[in-house]
Amino acid sequence: MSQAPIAIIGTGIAGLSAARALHDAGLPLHLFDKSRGSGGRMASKRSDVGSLDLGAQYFTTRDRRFSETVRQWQAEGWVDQWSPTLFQSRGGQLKSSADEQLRWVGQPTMSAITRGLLGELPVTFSCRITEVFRGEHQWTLVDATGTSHGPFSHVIVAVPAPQAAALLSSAPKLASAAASVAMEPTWSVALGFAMPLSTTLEGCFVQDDALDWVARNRSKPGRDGQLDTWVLHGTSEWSRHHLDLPKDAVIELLHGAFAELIDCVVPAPEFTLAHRWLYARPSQAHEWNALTDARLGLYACGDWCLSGRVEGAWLSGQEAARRLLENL
Ligand SMILES: Cc1cc2nc3c(=O)[nH]c(=O)nc-3n(C[C@H](O)[C@H](O)[C@H](O)COP(=O)(O)OP(=O)(O)OC[C@H]3O[C@@H](n4cnc5c(N)ncnc54)[C@H](O)[C@@H]3O)c2cc1C
Ligand SMILES: NC(=O)C1=CC=CN([C@@H]2O[C@H](COP(=O)(O)OP(=O)(O)OC[C@H]3O[C@@H](n4cnc5c(N)ncnc54)[C@H](OP(=O)(O)O)[C@@H]3O)[C@@H](O)[C@H]2O)C1
Repeated sequence: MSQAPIAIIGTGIAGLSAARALHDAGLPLHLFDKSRGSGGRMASKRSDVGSLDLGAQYFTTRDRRFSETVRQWQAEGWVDQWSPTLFQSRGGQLKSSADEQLRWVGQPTMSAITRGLLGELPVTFSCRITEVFRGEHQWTLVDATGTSHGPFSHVIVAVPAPQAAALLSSAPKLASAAASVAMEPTWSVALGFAMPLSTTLEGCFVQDDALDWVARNRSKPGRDGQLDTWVLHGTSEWSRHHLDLPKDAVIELLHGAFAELIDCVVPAPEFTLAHRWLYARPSQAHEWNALTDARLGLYACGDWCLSGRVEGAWLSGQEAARRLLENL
């Protein structure tokens, strides 16, 4: 009888990091995602004005293994360095803030990374898993339409902590660890201008009431589009306070904050888009690496097990795969 595959729920960078490690070790697996494509919070959104990075803006590497992996991604042509002209804004004072930090982006879109990692791996998209339960020896998943999937030998849950908690109910310790993680929201807004704004600014770290970060999308390698498109992120606190505001109102408020921040004329945008990330980042970092119930064969990974950054999510996926292989 052939070996039952491993189920991986989530095709963000954590789930795909685990998937690649297990696939490379020769194990069969099957991925599931509720979205239509891979990437989760580091996916780019296709829009009328080209592809937009509404979630992760760039990533840095501190861990040696991740640095080496990113160099391989670079050789594959999936990523490139992004060296924006950086500013910072504190208390309304905008000033240049150049640094030496190496920053990476997927190219030509952020999604190139998870698309590359996914390759030909078996995946079911548009499939929200609502239940994960174990029979005598193997696992079954149930999706939102009531369809069952399985059997599976092991399950890796690679979704944001609040969504993971429900899927981990077979292992109450894991479920309660996931349930203890608070995640903060972020409102993300894109504004597209017909005439390029008259500024050298390409990225700005902001500390004010509303804005946290501003980036000029076309300054990233390989980005297309006719308009000069900007991505604005609200702070966690502002986003929490304005969680249920209609998108038009969010766009108006963040457009206003952007116009106040930047030292140039900001006309009415030709194009606007708002996206609410309900579970954008964990409110604090953890040092769990991954969560494990080796006896049951149930694992959880994601940025919330570590640093709340792309690097943390990738490392967490590697750790879930390592522990699973160790316990075979
Ligand atoms: C606005 C914003 C800006 C950010 N900026 C940066 C940055 O500049 N640099 C940086 O390093 N990090 C940044 N981050 C954080 C970074 O994006 C995340 O740390 C990382 O992408 C998390 O990856 P993950 O795989 O753990 O989770 P996710 O990317 O959230 O992947 C989880 C996947 O699971 C799927 N899923 C969820 N529930 C289910 C279910 N029930 N059934 C099936 N599928 C399910 C989702 O659709 C998703 O694809 C940012 C995040 C946001 C939101
Ligand atoms: N909005 C969200 O939901 C986010 C979720 C998760 C991460 N988010 C942002 O990701 C960025 C990635 O962090 P990291 O990989 O550590 O990148 P760094 O570029 O090193 O930035 C970290 C932090 O340091 C400050 N900073 C860095 N460079 C400069 C600079 N040249 N001038 C001024 N300040 C700099 C900055 O912090 P502030 O508190 O000072 O704004 C950076 O945030 C990171 O941007 C996360 O916020 C978003």
